[in-house]
Amino acid sequence: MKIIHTISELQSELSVLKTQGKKVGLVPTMGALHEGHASLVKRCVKENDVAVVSVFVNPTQFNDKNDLLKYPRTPEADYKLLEANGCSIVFAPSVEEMYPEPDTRQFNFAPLDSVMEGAFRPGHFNGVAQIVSKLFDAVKPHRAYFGEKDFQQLAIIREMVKQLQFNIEIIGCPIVREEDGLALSSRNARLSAEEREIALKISQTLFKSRTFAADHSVSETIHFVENEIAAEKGLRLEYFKIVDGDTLQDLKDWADTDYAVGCITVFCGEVRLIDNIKYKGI
Ligand SMILES: Nc1ncnc2c1ncn2[C@@H]1O[C@H](COP(=O)(O)OP(=O)(O)OP(=O)(O)O)[C@@H](O)[C@H]1O
Ligand SMILES: CC(C)(CO)[C@@H](O)C(=O)[O-]
Ligand code: BAL
Repeated sequence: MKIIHTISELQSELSVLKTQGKKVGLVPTMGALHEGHASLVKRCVKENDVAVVSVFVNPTQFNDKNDLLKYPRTPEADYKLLEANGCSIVFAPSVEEMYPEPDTRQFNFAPLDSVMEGAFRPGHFNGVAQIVSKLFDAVKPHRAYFGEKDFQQLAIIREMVKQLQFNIEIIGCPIVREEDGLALSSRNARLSAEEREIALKISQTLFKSRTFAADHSVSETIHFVENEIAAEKGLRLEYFKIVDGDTLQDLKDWADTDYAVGCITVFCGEVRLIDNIKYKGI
């Protein structure tokens, strides 16, 4: 496994492999890697000749300075996990390498980016699009892998690929959970033991809501989730929405779509956690 820090070195390495006809897959990450990331890497390794994993905490997608400062960074452990999972190239650039000058590009993904994470983290998806488009330009992969845990991000990346006409297949990968159900997240590392217990209520509520939804309306299901989360003192709900999985717009009636997804963001202490569940569709 090679660890590369500059775009020029990355491109000279990849151009040799591409002229040999090798298919290149990319997994963009912000490091502090866990089994959720590993599932993306494994799939990338299986489906491509060369698996590139980027590890870069992208400052332009953080609207909260504290969140950026406290974002976990574990490069040595990350490299071990990547090597063990068959990654060929780690791309770990500096901020200066990715942003030699400020990126002033403004994307418009409306209406996908005006709801949920887009509404609560202003500028977040613009920053994600800036870095992911730079990574796509640098690597020019045949395929790129993203987790469904960041459900809205996946929809926005697909839209970005259309708008910027990237010839890249975007592959969404299912959420990997702890045995007890908590969605794996780098931010889980910031939870105290007590908060970790409390955080479990998030996924448990989503699972229960799927049973509840079978014989209740969309709005009743939303209230069910809101009440369950409110009942847990250590949690503060930022939002819970049931949306059409393609348009991300609020769903009024289950019959209005074949693809219904519930997306939640909850603060557990100071740590902001996201999760989602599919009520209808694959
Ligand atoms: N539990 C998971 N299951 C599947 N994919 C995941 C999971 N957690 C993260 N990913 C995916 O890994 C990629 C990199 O995510 P990122 O590095 O932000 O990690 P993260 O755990 O989502 O961190 P955080 O949510 O704390 O920012 C994204 O495409 C993300 O959706
Ligand atoms: C896609 C990504 C690596 C861009 O920084 C980030 O948003 C993430 O980890 O999901
Ligand atoms: N996993 C999404 C990256 C972020 O929270 O900024």
